[in-house]
Amino acid sequence: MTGSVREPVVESTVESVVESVDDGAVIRTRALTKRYRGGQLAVDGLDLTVPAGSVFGFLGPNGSGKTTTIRMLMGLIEPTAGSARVLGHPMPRAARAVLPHVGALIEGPALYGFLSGRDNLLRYDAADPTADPRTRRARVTAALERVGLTAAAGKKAKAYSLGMKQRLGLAAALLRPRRLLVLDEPTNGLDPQGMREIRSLVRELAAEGTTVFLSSHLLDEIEQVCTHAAVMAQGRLIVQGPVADLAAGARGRLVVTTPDPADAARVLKEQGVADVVLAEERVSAEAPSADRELADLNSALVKAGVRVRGFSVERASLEDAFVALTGEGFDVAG
Ligand SMILES: Nc1ncnc2c1ncn2[C@@H]1O[C@H](COP(=O)(O)OP(=O)(O)OP(=O)(O)O)[C@@H](O)[C@H]1O
Repeated sequence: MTGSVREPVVESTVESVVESVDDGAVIRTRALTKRYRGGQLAVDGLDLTVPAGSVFGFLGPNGSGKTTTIRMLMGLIEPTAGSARVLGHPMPRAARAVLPHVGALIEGPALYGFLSGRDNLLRYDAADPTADPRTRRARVTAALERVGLTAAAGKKAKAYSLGMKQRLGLAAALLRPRRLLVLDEPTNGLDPQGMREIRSLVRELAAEGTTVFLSSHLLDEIEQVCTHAAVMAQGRLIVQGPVADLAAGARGRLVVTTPDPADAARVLKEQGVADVVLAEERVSAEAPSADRELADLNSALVKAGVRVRGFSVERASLEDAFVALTGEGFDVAG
């Protein structure tokens, strides 16, 4: 969309270097630590690796240190200790060279309500000293199209829904081609339709080769859009890796549907099955690791006269993995 924009020399330097450094990691932190002035340890020794081309979910309950990490990655605040590299360059030292390649949407977009969506973007683009004014209109039109706001481009931003405002913020982040997009809770406060729109946009951008780093406190959101994830709790990294591996690390749940749930639960407990949960005609429990044990359980239920309507093992979700890792539920306030 911005093929005719002249790239400043400093940017091509970053581009040529990034391919060869950090083994394809777009973000890499080492023992990254932030202690706020009041003494609060917000991020504690974080080693994070975000592979190029991934949609990376940065997951954790409110207050777990996600925003603090993102602010350090973007060079907005200095770490207390440790280091962060973005596109192969140290932050915040190389912020001026790195940031033109990074689109960011942090803590909601700053918009002028009295201006139209299009005029907001024109203004935003004009604030970028490296953006060629001759191609400005074309750039803005392409960005509006990209996020599906062409029809609403002339409306004042204050009349936009929250989802439209969020998309306008994304359009601003996409005025230039980006190697990395950093989105802090991009679907926060959106209705299901708005969430779907943002998710499908993220998938499209990823398909075009942009690495997307997004924070969220919603496990199912991460499962739906992310290829990789890291889980934070109280400033510390609990786990990171491909989403499929994280979920596979947790055992699935055995689910028995039956008109005799109390008997089924009793038999499963007698057989030594852990974590038996009874809910109307559905009894679930921790799945045994061997198939043979499953067959024995089924047979024990039938022998005890339990009428079994369904007997299956449900695939572990990221939530199961999280519970297995932390021993607690993923309860978040707000
Ligand atoms: N400027 C600040 N000064 C002091 N403490 C802060 C500051 N900003 C954040 N904190 C504290 O640091 C911890 C981590 O906060 P942070 O905002 O990074 O978490 P988060 O995971 O992004 O949560 P949320 O989703 O609520 O933004 C919290 O305990 C928070 O109260």
